[in-house]
Amino acid sequence: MAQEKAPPSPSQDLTLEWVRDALVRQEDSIVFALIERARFPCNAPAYNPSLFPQLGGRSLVEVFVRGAEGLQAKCGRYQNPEEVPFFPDDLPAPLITAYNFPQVLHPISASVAVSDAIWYMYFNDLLPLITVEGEDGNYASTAASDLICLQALSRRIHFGKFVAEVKYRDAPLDYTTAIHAKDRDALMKLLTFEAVEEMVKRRVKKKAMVFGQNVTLEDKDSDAASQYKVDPSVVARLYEDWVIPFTKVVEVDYLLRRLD
Ligand SMILES: C=C(O[C@@H]1C=C(C(=O)O)C=C[C@H]1O)C(=O)O
Repeated sequence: MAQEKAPPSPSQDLTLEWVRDALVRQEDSIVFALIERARFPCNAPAYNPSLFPQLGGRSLVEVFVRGAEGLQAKCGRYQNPEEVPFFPDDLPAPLITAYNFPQVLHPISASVAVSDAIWYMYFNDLLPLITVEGEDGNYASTAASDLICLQALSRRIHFGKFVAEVKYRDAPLDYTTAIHAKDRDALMKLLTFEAVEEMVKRRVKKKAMVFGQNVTLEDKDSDAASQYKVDPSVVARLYEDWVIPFTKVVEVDYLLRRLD
């Protein structure tokens, strides 16, 4: 039986191709996560920090994400440099010995994060575009779906650190000049591949069409089958307006400190 082969380890094989393959694979996770979240209506009470006084001024979703991150930190999630928590302060120490993850990034990578911008964008810009108004009381399931979306988006965007590292290694002289000059615009220009970005946007739109179609046993396309679970143009916009720009900010922030 054909199976996906195990991904190469980045320490042996940190190439632009490896990084791009990883980003393509992560698109699947993001599209599936959005489809799952879109099953529920907006469920605004889960996001209101003053609705449940027993939560001490935090929204239900914030309590959920903080609690989940605490548990996952104990189980070692954040020992992997690909994982960045939304609430890094006060996370408990891992209960297990660290797996020997390849350390391919510069140590300053730990200080590069755009989690606040992802959090804000997800709740204020994206959710209204993928959910219908209203509530059905499934606040915990909704928060669990939000967590999966947020983690998938965060992993993809912070993968910009690996993108930046590989691009730096491919052309250290060009990058070194711009880094010493602290020239954000020059770095942005060096790392941008517009043709790749166009392909990414077209591919995620297509994935939203393929993964999010209603599957029926009828031969002919019914109306139901032509409706998508998440609007493919919203997924393309998510990448165009937020995912790709945030990834590039991570790349620039990482590069600016790459020679510290
Ligand atoms: C990720 C890359 O770097 C940049 C960011 C991209 C993205 O976030 O998808 C795409 C192309 C580049 O402009 C890449 O070159 O593959």
